[in-house]
Amino acid sequence: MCGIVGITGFMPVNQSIYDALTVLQHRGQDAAGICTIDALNCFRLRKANGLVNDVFEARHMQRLQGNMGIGHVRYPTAGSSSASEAQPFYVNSPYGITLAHNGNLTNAHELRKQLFESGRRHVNTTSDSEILLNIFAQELDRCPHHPLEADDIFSAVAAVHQHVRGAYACVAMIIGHGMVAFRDPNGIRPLVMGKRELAEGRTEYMVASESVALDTLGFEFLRDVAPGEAVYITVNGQLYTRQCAENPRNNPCLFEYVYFARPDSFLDKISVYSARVRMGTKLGAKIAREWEDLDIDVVIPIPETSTDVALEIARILDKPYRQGFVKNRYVGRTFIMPGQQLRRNAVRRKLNANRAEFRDKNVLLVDDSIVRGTTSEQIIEMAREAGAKKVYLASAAPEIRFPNVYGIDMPSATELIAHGREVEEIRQLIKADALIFQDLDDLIEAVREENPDIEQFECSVFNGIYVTKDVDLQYLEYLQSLRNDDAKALARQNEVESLEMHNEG
Ligand SMILES: O=P(O)(O)OC[C@H]1O[C@H](OP(=O)(O)OP(=O)(O)O)[C@H](O)[C@@H]1O
Ligand SMILES: NC(=O)CC[C@H](N)C(=O)O
Ligand SMILES: [Mg+2]
Repeated sequence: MCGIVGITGFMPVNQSIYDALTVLQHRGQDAAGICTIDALNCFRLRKANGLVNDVFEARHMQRLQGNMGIGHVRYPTAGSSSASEAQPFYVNSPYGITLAHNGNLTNAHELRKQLFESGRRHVNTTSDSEILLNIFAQELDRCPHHPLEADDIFSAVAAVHQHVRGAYACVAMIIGHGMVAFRDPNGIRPLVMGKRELAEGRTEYMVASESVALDTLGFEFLRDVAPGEAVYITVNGQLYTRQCAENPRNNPCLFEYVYFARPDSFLDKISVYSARVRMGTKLGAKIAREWEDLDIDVVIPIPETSTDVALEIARILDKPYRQGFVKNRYVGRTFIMPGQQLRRNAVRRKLNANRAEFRDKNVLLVDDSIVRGTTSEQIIEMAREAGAKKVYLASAAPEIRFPNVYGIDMPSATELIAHGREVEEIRQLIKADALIFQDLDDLIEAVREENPDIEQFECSVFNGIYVTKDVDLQYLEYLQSLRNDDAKALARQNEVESLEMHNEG
């Protein structure tokens, strides 16, 4: 999913960006990077594979000097997982630009060809984000005068919107100018902005994937960056904003609310936590209505994301809520790990059963979603081993049947347990005594309640409708061949031989 952050300030930003990345870590665990602009107008960059904590040592932090910077945590959804594809990316012309991107482009292949043939630009990695950066650079390069005005920068973003398809929430820096952030015309991936007032009327600005990063750093939440909008903050701290898309539409990704975002974030005016509680209200009502014969003794969440949903289901059903599983705090999110073997092994390292909560009981386990079924299959087995009589499972999201092409690594329909299967078949596969999924309309209503202006969510994984309208069967087949688990494993084996052109430091 990736997390991005950018800060323009009047004090060194290295520590603030590091801190912001640590609270966005749940969005990407594979790589991290920070780029700042120092007093000599040079970029200072550190990026590598690993968690934020591992990537930045004291010596790197000392080198990341300057009052303006951007950062990224990566969950690869395009290209390879090589360190050379960690972000931010850099191009030296015009002026010198760095960019960090959350999302996924659906026409990266055509753009790469066009960049090479018409723009005479070579992109040395397989990353779609580096392509996006080069498109932006190419458009800025068309401006005939120096220095660039805010109008020129907004025209370049408008042109990016014309050429690029897919999902992109981005933050970039241009040497000698300032910081630019923009969001795709469908607003698929989130982006928020905030400010911090200093003495003498000076204002520092921050953009981030989630509002929780603003809270942590003491920035006041200003608003969401609108779909298609660009924000430009000059090196002197002057803020400009403009709508750069011709037909912007607000189609945020529904799965952000189900799983990706932190509950304490507000995205597109919706509290993620409250949305999850409402998911519990709807799902609890469905269980009470349609499964009245289920003899449930206790409701147990599958930590961590489903806890808010499960607590509300327990309240609606008037059953005890118990922490039947203990989560190892040192194991991260399993779904965003690369490779099925890694994900499988991680579930048992991450969760262990509290036997007292299972012995001789009929338990209703609650998860936020069932994607590949890796978690549910093993958790149900663990519940039985711990002595449960009957094990029921409820999912706050409906069946996930279609690939995602916008920044969630579900490229291959055949890897999804619900693809081409009815609920009964899925139940048998994961060996549950009953399996209940949320209805899509209920999920949409639960999330939309706080912002009825959202007409349509990006919910292709549930209904196969892709809001960018450029995704057909041929594209999905191409994506599957490129990014299925086996193809990625093979690519990882060959990665050691790839030339890494980044600042390893
Ligand atoms: O069906 P699967 O392919 O297993 O994917 C779904 C599971 O993965 C996620 O948990 P994860 O461990 O990533 O994170 P969490 O601790 O935030 O719940 C999600 O919350 C589900 O539990
Ligand atoms: N999940 C994301 O936002 C990933 C960004 C970009 N597509 C990459 O793979 O690096
Ligand atoms: Mg989970």
